[in-house]
Amino acid sequence: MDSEHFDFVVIGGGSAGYAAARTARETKNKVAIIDDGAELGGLCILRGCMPSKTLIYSAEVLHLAHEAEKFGLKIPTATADMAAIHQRKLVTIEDFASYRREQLESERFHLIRDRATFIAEKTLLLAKSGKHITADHFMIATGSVVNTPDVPGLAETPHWTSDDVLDLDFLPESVIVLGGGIVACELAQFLNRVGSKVIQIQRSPLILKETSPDAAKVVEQAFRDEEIELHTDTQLVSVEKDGEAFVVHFTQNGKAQQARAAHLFNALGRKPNTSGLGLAAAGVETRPNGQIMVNHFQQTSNSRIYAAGDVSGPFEIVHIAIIQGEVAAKHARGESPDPVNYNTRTGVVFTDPQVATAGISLAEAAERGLDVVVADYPFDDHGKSILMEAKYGYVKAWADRSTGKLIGAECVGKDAGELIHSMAVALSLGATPADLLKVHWYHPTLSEIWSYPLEDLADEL
Ligand SMILES: Cc1cc2nc3c(=O)[nH]c(=O)nc-3n(C[C@H](O)[C@H](O)[C@H](O)COP(=O)(O)OP(=O)(O)OC[C@H]3O[C@@H](n4cnc5c(N)ncnc54)[C@H](O)[C@@H]3O)c2cc1C
Ligand SMILES: NC(=O)c1ccc[n+]([C@@H]2O[C@H](COP(=O)([O-])OP(=O)(O)OC[C@H]3O[C@@H](n4cnc5c(N)ncnc54)[C@H](O)[C@@H]3O)[C@@H](O)[C@H]2O)c1
Repeated sequence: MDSEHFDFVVIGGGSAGYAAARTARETKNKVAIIDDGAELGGLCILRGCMPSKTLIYSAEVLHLAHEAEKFGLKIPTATADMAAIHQRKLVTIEDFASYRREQLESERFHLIRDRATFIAEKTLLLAKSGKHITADHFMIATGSVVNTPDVPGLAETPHWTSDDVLDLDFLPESVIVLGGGIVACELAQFLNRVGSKVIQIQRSPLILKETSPDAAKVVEQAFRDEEIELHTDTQLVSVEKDGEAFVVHFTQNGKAQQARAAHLFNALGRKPNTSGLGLAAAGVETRPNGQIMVNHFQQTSNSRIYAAGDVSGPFEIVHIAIIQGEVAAKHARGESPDPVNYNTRTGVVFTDPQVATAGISLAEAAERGLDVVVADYPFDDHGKSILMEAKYGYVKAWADRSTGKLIGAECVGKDAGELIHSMAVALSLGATPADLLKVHWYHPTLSEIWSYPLEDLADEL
């Protein structure tokens, strides 16, 4: 049997896998990346962060054009040219993907385009070549796949996933969006803004259930103001095709309801991509939710095998996947790296208004029994946001009373994803609100809004 040994083998050349391979290669000579995707590049570049944000930005420009009168402008017709938007996305993504392909195909790595399955604790079998691969250390970074929950009729009814929505080159007349998570909300608003009639159906009482209720309520208000037909607190009953139309049956407040549209978009979540990896043969255990179980160095229950990114969680966020990959590879190099510090994490939902968070949430602080001081300030009372007609939302920050340090912040509003970074830097460096008041907050900027809750926190502390 043909067999080859490597110092470090990565399965999956996405963000986590590439970060691990690059870091391992700094000291190891023989590093292999095995990837069986039809295209190289990983989810973020090909079908995740980058295409979605390219499209969402086009839709935001169009939205501003539609709001022109508010700014004293006359833009009588502004419409989406979906073929052109699609072409812009293709060109932009190809630029990112070709750069990543070059990195993966460089002579620094052994790139193997094949499907890998563990057949023993230290051995992989490659499906196409039939070759055996052994290594000192392995990294599983196979990402996630779309989840199709057990809703009667859904699996049998051909429907769109985010992959399809991100590749649209025509304007869908109407779309039912199932779900109220990040993918559902970001792309529901995109579809609505380019001109589709959007009906969004969410199970829990508020959309974006991972964010705070205050934040979710602001985004819901914006969605309703933009005439997205949003149904919350529902139970999906079944999905069917009636001629050319999709029909979704659901209940709301105990009453039977139905939605009908030309297209159906399943945005009901993703699940770890572990199928066919032979985890049992490798002695790699998973959690009840399917994520690979790892310790703080990303080691699985088989200490020679690491896992990082969406396949292990706990967050499906690309910069976290990258940091996890780096931690794992440094540990495999024999170092003792700082584990990922989830207490200083950031998160951004690219709706408009955006929802951005840094540090631990107020709910987590309460679970940990921390005594927190909280202050907030609304954008509809702030000079720069008023002149920009960007009045949705607020900034909020909280500090631990016992240490006086900032431990979390939330921003809901225009460009919140940019604005949150000043708080992310501050809490990563262990700053107090009084430290932050030494900053020259420039006037008039959106950022200077942080100085108001910071003053309240400093007074209270
Ligand atoms: C629509 C959408 C928008 C998103 N937007 C954002 C955003 O704005 N910001 C953000 O932080 N995150 C975003 N995410 C999440 C982010 O894209 C992921 O968290 C991140 O890309 C995961 O990286 P990964 O390395 O774990 O997996 P991936 O990038 O998916 O890499 C997995 C790789 O493994 C390969 N593979 C799979 N199985 C095998 C096998 N058996 N053998 C060999 N190779 C295999 C695949 O071909 C792939 O290349 C978004 C996700 C989606 C779906
Ligand atoms: N901006 C970003 O950083 C960004 C953007 C997109 C995706 N992501 C990542 O991708 C991950 C996946 O996002 P997602 O939106 O696909 O998943 P999600 O888990 O966030 O949302 C899934 C939605 O489907 C609903 N749902 C699930 N099963 C259901 C059922 N049986 N019946 C009714 N409703 C059901 C949930 O209530 C939820 O609203 C997220 O965790 C996120 O971290 C990040």
